[in-house]
Amino acid sequence: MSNLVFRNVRHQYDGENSVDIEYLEVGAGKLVCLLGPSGCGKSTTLRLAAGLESPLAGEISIQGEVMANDRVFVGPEDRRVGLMFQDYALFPHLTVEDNVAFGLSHLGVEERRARARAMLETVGMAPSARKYPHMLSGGEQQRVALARALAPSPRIILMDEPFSGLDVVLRNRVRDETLALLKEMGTTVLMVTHDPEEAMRMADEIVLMREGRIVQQGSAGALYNNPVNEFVASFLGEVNRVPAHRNGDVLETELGEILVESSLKDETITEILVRPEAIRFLPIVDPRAPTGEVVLSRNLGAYCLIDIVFESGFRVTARVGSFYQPKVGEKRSLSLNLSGVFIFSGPGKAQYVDKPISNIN
Ligand SMILES: Nc1ncnc2c1ncn2[C@@H]1O[C@H](COP(=O)(O)OP(=O)(O)OP(=O)(O)O)[C@@H](O)[C@H]1O
Repeated sequence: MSNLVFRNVRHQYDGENSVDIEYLEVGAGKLVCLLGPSGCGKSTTLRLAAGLESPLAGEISIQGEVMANDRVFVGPEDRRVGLMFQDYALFPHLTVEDNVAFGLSHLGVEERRARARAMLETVGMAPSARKYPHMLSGGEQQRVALARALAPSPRIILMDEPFSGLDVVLRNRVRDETLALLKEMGTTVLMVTHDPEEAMRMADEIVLMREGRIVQQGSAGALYNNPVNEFVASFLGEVNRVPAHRNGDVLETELGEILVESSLKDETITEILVRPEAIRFLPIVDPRAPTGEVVLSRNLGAYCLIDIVFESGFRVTARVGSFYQPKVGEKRSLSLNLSGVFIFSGPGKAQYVDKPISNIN
């Protein structure tokens, strides 16, 4: 069952489209991340779902009930959605327990207290029920904010960059704990982030936006390994841009010749995109394979980033396991793992055509 659905939703600020979404669906119990560069319309989409903005056109529904269209508008307080926004700080003058009980005014005093206690228990903050927010760490405050959002049993939780105020170490831990809790409770979540790694870590599905529109929607693997265009490929992870020259069915590049599907024949291709981890080092220097010199070698613990320069001066970055680290000055021959090679063609290279079908070297 779908918890949240947008159909042909359009929204404008000052006569400019800020959101223009044909179809967006958040399935029950799913965590969907809205991802994209600054100003692409992520927060506005979330605010539309919350009822903090109203659409110019289209329809928004939650669990099959219309929340907004050209005739209906249900206000935020009646949508039964939980909000957890970056600036949605806890009330400083209320205790932790009273913060969590705040949204439960429909319940009697005892019931409110019991529900707030139960939620604090769930997020592991019951021992701090009598404390005030300033007495808690950032991570603890975040857990209380989560308890507050979950307490009224919302139909969906809407989160806007909920972890951005936390330092890196804390962020990873709080993020993992939050994810485990949301999954355990089967909560439906729509979350905004500008950080692809965060989206990939957390989301069942990622919705990548640009200029108010959805560019691609799918699992982290689908977006990373099968991007529909160059924007998606480079937003989700690093890519090397490698110039290519078309010669019949063969693309000639510094990283070797790649045989492409003959359906690509009429397309103009001037470059290919190569993920750093798609570049492999051969065990020996092979004069038949593309060979360059290692000019930079950085060990980042889990992996190494290696820069290789070819005779022509062309430079690429490879990412390899850190167990074996090539040294600066070494000559190395390379091959490509074609799953990490993308070819786009057409106007502005916007059209994803196909993966290359073989690597001649
Ligand atoms: N209150 C506002 N008044 C006028 N224009 C606005 C307002 N809020 C957002 N916009 C514009 O709407 C577009 C979408 O903004 P939105 O905040 O939804 O993007 P975002 O992807 O969440 O960006 P960020 O990651 O920077 O928060 C942008 O062009 C922005 O300038």
